[in-house]
Amino acid sequence: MTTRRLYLARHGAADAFGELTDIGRRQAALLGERLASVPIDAVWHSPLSRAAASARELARHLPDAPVAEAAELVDHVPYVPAPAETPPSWAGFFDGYDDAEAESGRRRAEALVTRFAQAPGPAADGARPDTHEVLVTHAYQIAWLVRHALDAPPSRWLGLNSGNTALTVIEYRTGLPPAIVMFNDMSHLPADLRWTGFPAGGVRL
Ligand SMILES: O=C(O)[C@@H](CO)OP(=O)(O)O
Repeated sequence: MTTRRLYLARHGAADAFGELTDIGRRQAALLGERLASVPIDAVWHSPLSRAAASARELARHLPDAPVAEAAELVDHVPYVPAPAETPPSWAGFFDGYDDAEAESGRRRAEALVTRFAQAPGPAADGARPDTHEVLVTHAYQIAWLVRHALDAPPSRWLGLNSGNTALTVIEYRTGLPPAIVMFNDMSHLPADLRWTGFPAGGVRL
């Protein structure tokens, strides 16, 4: 059965202006080294510069993989929860989100799923090899794709965070639910480069 395998990574650590830092560059290079053993078909990245720069850095280790921007990977809030489904600690975050913004985020999230979170289709089974795509994107987009893979309620993207350049792998096969092979894996990073992108005071393992 042909598998479409997505390797999702949040961009490397960024500064207050959203630009990739030296730490972020090192993280991206280490992710590239890790992925060098995989026959990657393509590296897709968000249009935002921290993601584009991370993709270029990691792709130095994947010389055969084309690198291209995908608008669907841009950072956005994929779903604005109703007040009853909003955890109190998030309530302030959604203050001021109007209906138009919420609708625009919903449409972007749908486009993300339509483009990437799909099995190869029955015609591909046996006829085409497995595909391997790297998606360099943002925390909320990884959360949304994991939520989608689990068929969890839309509000459950909340609370799924990813470290910078941590790896999440999801497999898509025709006739099967998506399989989350790993989530937020940082084993390619030394201890001092892990957990960036998480709030201070949280888990550090
Ligand atoms: O701001 C954030 O927390 C996330 C949201 O997706 O963005 P980024 O991954 O670009 O840091």
